[in-house]
Amino acid sequence: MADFHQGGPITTLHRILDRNPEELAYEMNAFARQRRQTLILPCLYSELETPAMTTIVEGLKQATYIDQIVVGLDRADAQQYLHAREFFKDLPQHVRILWNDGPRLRSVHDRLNENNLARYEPGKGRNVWYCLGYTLASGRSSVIGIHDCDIATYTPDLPAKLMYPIANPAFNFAFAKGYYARVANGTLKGRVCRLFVTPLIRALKQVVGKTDFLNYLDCFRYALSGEMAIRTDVAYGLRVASDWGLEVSMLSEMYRNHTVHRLAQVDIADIYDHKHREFDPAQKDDGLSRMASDIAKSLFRKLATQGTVFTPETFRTLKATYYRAALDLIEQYRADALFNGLKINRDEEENCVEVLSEVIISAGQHYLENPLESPFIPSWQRVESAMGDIFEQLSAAVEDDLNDMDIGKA
Ligand SMILES: O=C(O)[C@H](O)COP(=O)(O)O
Repeated sequence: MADFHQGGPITTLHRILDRNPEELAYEMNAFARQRRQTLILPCLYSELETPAMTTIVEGLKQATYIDQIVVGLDRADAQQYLHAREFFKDLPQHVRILWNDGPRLRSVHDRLNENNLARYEPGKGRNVWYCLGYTLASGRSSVIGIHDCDIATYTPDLPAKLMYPIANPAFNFAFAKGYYARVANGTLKGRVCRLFVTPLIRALKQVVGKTDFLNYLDCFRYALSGEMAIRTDVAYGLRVASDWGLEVSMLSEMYRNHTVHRLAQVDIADIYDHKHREFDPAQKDDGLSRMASDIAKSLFRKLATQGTVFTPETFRTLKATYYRAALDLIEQYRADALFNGLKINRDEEENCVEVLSEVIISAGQHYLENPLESPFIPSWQRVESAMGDIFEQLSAAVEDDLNDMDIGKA
């Protein structure tokens, strides 16, 4: 059972008691009368073929409080898009699939590109951004939930817990972030969050000072979770990062635009497991190192906008401070793991930290050479001001794909 400690300026919603899922769904249905809910599922076509996705769809069949499900489908050809339509067809909600690689949405993308509004690489960030755009265009809901599609430990009450803080009319939260413990194969996972993000934030506090922003970030129990809920009006003004800095950048954007009293984190699962990326120390530009590098750059850029001056010496000091902080944390994780009957491979953990400490130097150097680089896709508010009919275009592309009976016919 959880404690009820509030560790900082954002509100933490713990699961102090295990709630009856039916009672929770009943409450969510009542909230939906005032605050309708859309759930966004950003996915790759390949994820549709996994047991995790089948479990997610089965769980969502029970989530009748959700009005609309928006699936962002990446890396799908015509046959695969048709299969996706079949795959989701039994869901009771209003379901719309964004076939991001299809000709209609590609042509919307080209038009955005001509206006210099979407020059970004495909990936989860861009997928989520289009899904947010479609949700805004649909005008159907005031609450948006987003969760990953590789969750192997999905339970049907996960979306209810995730969206509760935004859906409940008694609350005034603008944004809520999901948290949990990532555990698999009898050990602690969540390697980038545990071994990179947490010690890096603590090291930054030592090197650049305990700023309010760093204190705020340090409050999040799982800063990298892909599970979050947001008010639709807040999503309209949100810039979304197109790289792996997506989750951390989202927290930075919330901090910039909203008072911390309107931000929450919520316990959404006992344990959480998902698809794991390989950690290959030789692959500096891929996998977990790439993820860590994008996150580090996003933090450096954010701190620079708050007045921090970075030099090569700052990054060298930061690397040393990070390394010490990470080793101390490994000791704490080890104690916690053993207490819970889990094992922990100290060699792997320290090896990971050694490689990630190099990432601080390379990401720092990259930042110094490209201080104005930005992975942010503009907010839909800005896009709409530049292209007044963008929401009509987006909706038409999605509806026409759905009604097109000739897709896939040669
Ligand atoms: O959240 C993280 O730290 C990364 O997504 C890696 O997660 P994993 O160690 O559970 O694969």
